Amino acid sequence: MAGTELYGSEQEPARGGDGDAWARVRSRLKAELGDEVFSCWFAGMNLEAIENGTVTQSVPSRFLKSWISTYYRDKLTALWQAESGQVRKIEVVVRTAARSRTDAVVEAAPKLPLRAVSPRADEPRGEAKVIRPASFAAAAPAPATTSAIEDAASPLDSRFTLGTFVEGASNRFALAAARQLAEGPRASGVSFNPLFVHAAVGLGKTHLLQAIANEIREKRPEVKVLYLTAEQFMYRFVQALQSNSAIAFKDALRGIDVLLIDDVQFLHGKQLQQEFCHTVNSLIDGARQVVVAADRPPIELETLDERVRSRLAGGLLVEIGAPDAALRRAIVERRIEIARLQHPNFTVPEEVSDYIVRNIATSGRDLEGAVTRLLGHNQLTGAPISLAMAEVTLKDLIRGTDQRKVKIEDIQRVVAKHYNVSKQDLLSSRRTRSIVWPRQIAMFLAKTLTLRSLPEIGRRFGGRDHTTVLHAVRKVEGLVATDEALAQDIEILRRMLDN
Ligand SMILES: Nc1ncnc2c1ncn2[C@@H]1O[C@H](COP(=O)(O)OP(=O)(O)OP(=O)(O)O)[C@@H](O)[C@H]1O
Repeated sequence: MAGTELYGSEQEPARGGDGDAWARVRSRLKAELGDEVFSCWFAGMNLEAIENGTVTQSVPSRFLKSWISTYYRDKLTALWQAESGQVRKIEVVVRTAARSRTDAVVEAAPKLPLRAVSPRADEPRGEAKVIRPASFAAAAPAPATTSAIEDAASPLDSRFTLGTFVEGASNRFALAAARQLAEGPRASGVSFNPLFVHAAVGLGKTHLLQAIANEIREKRPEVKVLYLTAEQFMYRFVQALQSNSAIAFKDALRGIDVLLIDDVQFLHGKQLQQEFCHTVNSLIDGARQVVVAADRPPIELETLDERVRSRLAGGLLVEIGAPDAALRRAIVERRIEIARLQHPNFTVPEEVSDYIVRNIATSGRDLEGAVTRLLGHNQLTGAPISLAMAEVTLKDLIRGTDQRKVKIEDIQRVVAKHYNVSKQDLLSSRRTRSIVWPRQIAMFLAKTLTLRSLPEIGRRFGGRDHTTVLHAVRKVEGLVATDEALAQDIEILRRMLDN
């Protein structure tokens, strides 16, 4: 048990020693949880290493890490401890960041409290959302009637309304579609179905979806509307399977008039995707409305089954883009107004608002978070808001935003120089290795350091197809995890782009 073996991919057979132990833990997990639950959460889990009493296991997404850590850590720890008394803790890491120091350590320790409400604007940035409504805490399976499903829906944040959503050029189309849906089908019937809203983090997808639900509840209470995150959809489904109430659950879901599913990029598991697809199909066939949100367009939802992707792509696709300066200013001003309702003395000089608008360019969440921080600082210290104070208080928010301002042209220039090729080579159709490799690295950096989509990156690299970019990203991502020299090279390039 003392040795360290690495199992880079799920397909690799477990070999002796640690591999055998993992194979036994896997089969016990499967026996205890059942095939469906096991394949939903654990099929993609690999053993990375066993060292000094710590078992390191990797999963392909932050959502899975979070989910397994929350719901299955005790079971996993107990099964490993049954294999060897030397095991003290289980570390779950995300595969692409397998060596990240910030990854959670799952110890045989008391559980952390779970959030019972939606995350707020001022919560830490970039964390995968794990919302667990209070009703999910009960061990007893919920009866799968329509009203039980509605009761178990994600709590809606009453601040998220169409009225509080600030309109700008980048979200006008999405807001118009949301308004029309909230008003109800026109005489001509449902006009676009499903509505698929996609945007980078913090640009208002959840706000818009919940606003549709809030508006319908208020104006048309007879309409059955259900808002669920993809993770809650999965959780409810697995719960229904475990309590043999899957059929009733499906029937109840299909009785919903407007189904809103958020963060669909987190939908995992073959059967769950099939069920999701059936649900979407039957709702649409029955002229019920489906609204889906994700952090990327359907074509880029690589973990989703092809059928699900094409179903989602078959309706109206709306992107919320990065906010322009006018929209950023309007969001900041609205947030200040809201803060002043409770703290009438809260005053933000114009030069500070300008500073926020100029420097936080990509996310509504960050803009709101900036105002919240200034307010907190002001209330705690009593110091008036000044530019110098804002520069210090908002330093990390602004640094984080800077990273996202990297341009594709800069990446191409820096990579070309580093690998001693020309920028034209990177954009050309030449396929010699000395050019293909830097091109793939540049595509990887473009995907990880900018908010550009795969098709757009493809276009910017000499009109290549998005699958070529995807291949490059996956290849470099896979190698970075195992090749230290390459990881260092990438880090150097990142730092050069940071300056
Ligand atoms: N146009 C806007 N008007 C008002 N508030 C906005 C707007 N865009 C974003 N926000 C605010 O920014 C915060 C983050 O928005 P939201 O949670 O909806 O983003 P998201 O796109 O769902 O992000 P994620 O991908 O992280 O889930 C919320 O508090 C939301 O109210």
